[in-house]
Amino acid sequence: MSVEVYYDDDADLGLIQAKKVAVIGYGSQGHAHALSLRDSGVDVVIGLPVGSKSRPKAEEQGLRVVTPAEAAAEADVIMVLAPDTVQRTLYAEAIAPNLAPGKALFFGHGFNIRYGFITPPAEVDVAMVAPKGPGHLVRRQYVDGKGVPVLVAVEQDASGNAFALALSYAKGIGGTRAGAIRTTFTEETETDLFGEQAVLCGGAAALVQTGFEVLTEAGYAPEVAYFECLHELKLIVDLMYEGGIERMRYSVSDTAEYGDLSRGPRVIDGRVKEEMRKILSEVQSGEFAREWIAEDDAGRPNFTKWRAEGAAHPIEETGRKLRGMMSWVDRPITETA
Ligand SMILES: NC(=O)C1=CN([C@@H]2O[C@H](COP(=O)(O)OP(=O)(O)OC[C@H]3O[C@@H](n4cnc5c(N)ncnc54)[C@H](OP(=O)(O)O)[C@@H]3O)[C@@H](O)[C@H]2O)C=CC1
Ligand SMILES: CC[C@](O)(C(C)=O)C(=O)O
Ligand SMILES: [Mg+2]
Ligand SMILES: [Mg+2]
Repeated sequence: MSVEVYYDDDADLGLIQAKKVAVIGYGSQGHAHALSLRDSGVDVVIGLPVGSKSRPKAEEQGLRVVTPAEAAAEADVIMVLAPDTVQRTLYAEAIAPNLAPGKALFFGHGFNIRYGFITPPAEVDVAMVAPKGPGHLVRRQYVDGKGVPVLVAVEQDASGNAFALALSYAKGIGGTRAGAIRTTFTEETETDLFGEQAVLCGGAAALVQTGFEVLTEAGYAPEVAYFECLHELKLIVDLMYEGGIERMRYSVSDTAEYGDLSRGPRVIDGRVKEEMRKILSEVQSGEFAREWIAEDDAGRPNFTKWRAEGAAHPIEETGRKLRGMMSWVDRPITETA
């Protein structure tokens, strides 16, 4: 099935420049969208609760900050970039009372619409501009004159112009420099959750930790295991990013390539693929979404425990020491003004 991909020439920046945009939340995605929209000539206001720790950052970077309700009231386009778990309450308390015909409600991820935690009124546009990358890199790429690809979707087109407006927003954050794919809230939500669980975050982190454990438990130096299983992974993935798996295989030795071809499928075998299918079905059925919302409502007991266990894994201490000797690697995450 072919998709439509849109680039800068397909998008009219003037559409979003003619609107006032409220960015609700100023975290990983919020700061990136807000600063890049501002740099693209868009009138932006930030919505954050009184006492939010993000307020000083946004203000220091020259942005006007009001409460989420005030931002929603004054804006034409309301982009919801608070955590997925708070969005339903935020929507009910601060956004819904301030929606009116002609306004547009935007999301950076389809979770709350896809699983029915938010149901906007029919008279507003509902669209999504979802970058396919971490917010800090969305901003870094924009500043460097590049861009992170985005998925754009329209759930409700009350104005008849929702897609063009969303594409214009995507241009404002650099997304159409790399390519904007038109999709649906369902496709974005399900592929995004699957990708982060099975491959990008869950799969990759577990692969790295397990490789490190196997080497160190066999008596090899943790520093050697760290370079082998984590540090070099970035360099290998860089080659895949630049030219596909094919280019990575071109650059590595024939010995590595033979090991890759003959042993890789033993690591990621039929059982792993079956588990990935199960993970996908939990995403599709809404089981994962219900579990995550219940976990958050209960105060995140498992999340907190697992996060602490991950932070205490020996690979982290080894990595901190080694990265300390490579100033170009240990680049702090900053909200690039
Ligand atoms: N992280 C990423 O790169 C990506 C995220 N997304 C999506 O973007 C959205 C935002 O995620 P992310 O950027 O990771 O979020 P973060 O956790 O990085 O930031 C959340 C922001 O929302 C603020 N906030 C918390 N509660 C409220 C509230 N009640 N009202 C208004 N603001 C609030 C936080 O303030 P405080 O500092 O006070 O906590 C913080 O500024 C999600 O839908 C996510 O799925 C999509 C693509 C990638
Ligand atoms: C891969 C994780 C992500 O989906 C992202 C950065 O795209 C997220 O939700 O943060
Ligand atoms: Mg994602
Ligand atoms: Mg995600």
